[in-house]
Amino acid sequence: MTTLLKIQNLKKQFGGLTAVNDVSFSVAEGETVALLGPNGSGKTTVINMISGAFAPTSGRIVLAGENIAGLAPNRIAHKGIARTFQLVRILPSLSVAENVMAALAFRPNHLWGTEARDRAEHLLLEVGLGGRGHEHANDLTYIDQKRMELARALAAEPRLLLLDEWLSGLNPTELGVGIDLITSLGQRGMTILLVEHIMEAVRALCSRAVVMNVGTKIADGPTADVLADPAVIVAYLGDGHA
Ligand SMILES: Nc1ncnc2c1ncn2[C@@H]1O[C@H](COP(=O)(O)OP(=O)(O)OP(=O)(O)O)[C@@H](O)[C@H]1O
Repeated sequence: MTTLLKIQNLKKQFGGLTAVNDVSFSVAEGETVALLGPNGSGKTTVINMISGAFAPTSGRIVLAGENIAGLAPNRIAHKGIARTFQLVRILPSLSVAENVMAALAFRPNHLWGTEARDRAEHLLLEVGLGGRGHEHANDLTYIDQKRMELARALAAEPRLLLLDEWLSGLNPTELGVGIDLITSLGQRGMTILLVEHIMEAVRALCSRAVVMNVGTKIADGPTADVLADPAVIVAYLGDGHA
C-alpha cells in the first residue's frame, strides 16, 4: 500500500501545555483510519495541524512525499486535504446549493455557473440532500448542516478527507445512513482520517485505529486489536477496567 499521509514526531505546545507530543503515524492511500482518544487527548489538535489551522511546534506532516507542515489552510486545501469541523461551519446566509457552489468556486480547478450548479446538486444527492439545494442553509437541521458541510468538503475532490466527529449527534437511523455514506466514500477509494467517539462506527468503518492519550500515541494497529488493548481501555475508562 502507498502511504498518502505520514505524520512524523508531531508536537504542539500551547504556552506551557503540550497538547500533542511526538506523535507519528501513517495513513495509506484508500485507507479509513480512526484517530481515537479520550476528551482532551489532542485529536482535534492533530487534525488542526494537518489542515493548517495550527502550525506545529515541531515535526513533519508529509502528504504524498511533500512536507506540508505549517502551510496556510488554503494552500493545504489546494494540495488535496478537506475537512469537516466538530462544530459545523457553513455560510448561513446562502442557500444549500450556493454553499456547495462556493466550495466548487474556490477549489484549484474552479467550477462556475451551470456546471457548478449541476455538480452541487450531484454532491447534495450523494450526502442525502437531493433536491434541497434551494433551501436556506440556516433553516437546515443540525444533521442536514453536517451533510451539507460534507458536500462542501467533497466538492474539493480531496485526496484526504478529515472528519472530526462527523457522526456525533445522529440518531440510530441517521447513524446507519451516515456509516453507509462514509463506507461508500471509502469503497470509491477516498482516504479518510476520522476522529470519532462512536465505537460502533469506528468498528464498522476503520480497519485501523490510532489512539492518543494526554497528547501521546498509545496504540496503533488493527481496530479490533487496538480496542481490546488494556492500555486503551485504561485510557478511556480508568484503572480497574483493563
Ligand atoms: N487553541 C488552543 N489553545 C490552548 N489550548 C488548546 C487549544 N486547542 C486545544 N487546546 C488544549 O489542547 C488539549 C487537546 O485538545 P484537543 O481539542 O486536541 O483534544 P481532543 O482529543 O480533540 O478532545 P475532544 O475529544 O474533547 O474533542 C486540551 O487540553 C485543550 O484544552
